[in-house]
Amino acid sequence: MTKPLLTINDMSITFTSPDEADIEAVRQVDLTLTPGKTLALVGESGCGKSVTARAVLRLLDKNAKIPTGEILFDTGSGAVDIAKLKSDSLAMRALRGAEISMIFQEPMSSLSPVHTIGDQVDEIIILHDRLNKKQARERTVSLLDQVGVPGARDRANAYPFELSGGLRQRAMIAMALACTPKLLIADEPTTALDVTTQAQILDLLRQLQDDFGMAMLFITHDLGVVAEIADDIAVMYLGDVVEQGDVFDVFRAPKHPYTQALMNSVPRLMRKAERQRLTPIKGTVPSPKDRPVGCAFTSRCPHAFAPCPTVRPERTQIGADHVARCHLLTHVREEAMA
Ligand SMILES: Nc1ncnc2c1ncn2[C@@H]1O[C@H](COP(=O)(O)OP(=O)(O)OP(=O)(O)O)[C@@H](O)[C@H]1O
Repeated sequence: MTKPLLTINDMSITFTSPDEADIEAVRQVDLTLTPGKTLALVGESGCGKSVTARAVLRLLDKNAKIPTGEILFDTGSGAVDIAKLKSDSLAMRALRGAEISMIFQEPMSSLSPVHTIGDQVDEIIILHDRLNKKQARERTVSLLDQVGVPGARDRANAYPFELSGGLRQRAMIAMALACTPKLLIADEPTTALDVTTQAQILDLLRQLQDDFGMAMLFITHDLGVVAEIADDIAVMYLGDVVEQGDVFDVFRAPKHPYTQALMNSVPRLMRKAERQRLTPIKGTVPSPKDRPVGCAFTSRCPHAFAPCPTVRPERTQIGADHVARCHLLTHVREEAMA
């Protein structure tokens, strides 16, 4: 079995506020990512996807704490527990950018508007590889070319505002890959793009993953994108990972009512002839302040029964590479055993 690159064990994330009780935005999450593979984090808005990803880079807001758990990252010469590193420590800064980088939905949040894209990529290469400006520019041009920026040598002199959304996204990907990270975190990188550009960027990421062998933690609320890009999926609801496993296994036989509801709320081309009816998930995600002690999905679950609001379901193994937290799984098992 391949050694994991990233292992998150029992990680919780809380936010403090001066006049309210702490908010537990992420609750005892376990995730594993192996080199060369893509793990998609999915779920509705506010379920904790971005906060989980930002914890890996220690880019959480100042009022955030990681009170329990570990985030083990394999540096090649041993594992480092990122949860124990200070955000501005030398060790964390060495990991950020060099071993782990991130791309965002909105490239302007990581590209400087007052520097050309070439200068911005050069700067990372110079810092990381100690090349001179001329050598760095050669690498920048080849990187921009590799991520599909046409006329890369000339375009390197462009400012971000002079590029289309798709080209800005490609420039940001070039920046993120400038020091060949082992882990790329992608936070909804295609959500703001039209479908054709979205498909091109997904293709590009897959191809770069083959070329560079990096692992990807891919955040999206789009199950179509998951099917395109991911090997594994973790479904989050209100800070809990309710189901996770191999994408094929989870898509073929989703076990958690939330995963089932997510899948029933997206159109499928195959069902068109049957005049499919989409079933939106009733209600909205409650605030983490109102999360029940038991299963997070209780208030919206069509199958909720006695233990759900008060007892947190255990992680139940369904297949070799498929787990879910739902009382229905253990309930059925107990009945079957009786
Ligand atoms: N600085 C903060 N202070 C208090 N609560 C916060 C803070 N940052 C995030 N949260 C809360 O943490 C929870 C998880 O947010 P997060 O951004 O991770 O959700 P998400 O699943 O990525 O949603 P989206 O798809 O909309 O980006 C939300 O309830 C959010 O309000």
